[in-house]
Formats: sequence, structure tokens, C-alpha cells
Amino acid sequence: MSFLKFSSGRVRAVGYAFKGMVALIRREPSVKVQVFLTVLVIAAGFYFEITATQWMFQLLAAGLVLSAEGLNSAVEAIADFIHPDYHLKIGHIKDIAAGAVFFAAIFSTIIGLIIYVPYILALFD
Ligand SMILES: Nc1ncnc2c1ncn2[C@@H]1O[C@H](COP(=O)(O)OP(=O)(O)OP(=O)(O)O)[C@@H](O)[C@H]1O
Repeated sequence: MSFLKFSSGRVRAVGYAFKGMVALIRREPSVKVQVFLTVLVIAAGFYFEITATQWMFQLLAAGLVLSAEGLNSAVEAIADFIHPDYHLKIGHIKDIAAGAVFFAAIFSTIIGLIIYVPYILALFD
């Protein structure tokens, strides 16, 4: 395969991925909520002037939750497509996919608390 063909294939793949990211933000309510929360903590980061290390942890946590939420939406879409009717297995599959998001959300919340509780307490000093 020529380098040009390989490169154009990769560029096209990035285009599809970007299309998927836009679709997630526009169509998935849970992703919309996470995007809103991400914007909120970014604003908080600027307001409290958090450190570079804190920015890295915050952005990593936000990216992890958004990514997990997106994959959860994909699992839900596959489940609904292959079996639109009620089925215990489908319920279990959706529950564990949502559980994966919950893991990311719990640890991201803890990171958020570690970063912001000291700044918030300092406001009352
Ligand atoms: N086809 C099904 N068969 C059995 N249980 C289902 C089925 N669809 C949904 N459920 C149950 O309902 C829960 C919610 O499913 P749903 O597809 O509505 O996801 P959701 O959490 O509302 O999605 P979102 O993350 O977009 O808010 C699942 O976790 C599962 O327990």
C-alpha cells in the first residue's frame, strides 16, 4: 500500500470519527449532560486558576467520562439494533455498559473534589 493511500485512509477515518463525535454531542442526552459538566469544570478551572497538573487530571477525567459515555451509547445502539424487544440479557448488557460509565464518573468526581474543595474552602477564609 502506498504511503499516499495509507495517509488518505487515515484522514478519512479521522473524518468519520469526528462525524461520530458530533453525532454523540447532538443526539445523546447523557453525552450532552457530560459536555455541559465539562464546560462547567473548565470554567471553574479558569476561575480558580488551577495548576497545570490539576488541568491535566481534570481534562483526563473529563475525556475518560465522555469516552465511556460514548461507548455506552454505542453498546445501547447495538443492543437495540440486534434485539429491539425486551430481553433479560439485553438488560444485563446495558446495565454493565452503564456501570462502566459509572466507574469513570465516580473517580472523576473524586478528582474534582480533590481539586476544588481546597479552592472553595479558601473562599471562606
Ligand atoms: N430491551 C431491553 N430489555 C431488557 N431491559 C432493558 C431493555 N432496554 C433497556 N432495558 C433496561 O433499562 C435500562 C435503561 O435502558 P436505556 O436503553 O433506556 O438506557 P438509558 O440509561 O436510558 O440510556 P441513556 O444512557 O441514553 O440515558 C437498561 O440499563 C436496562 O436495565
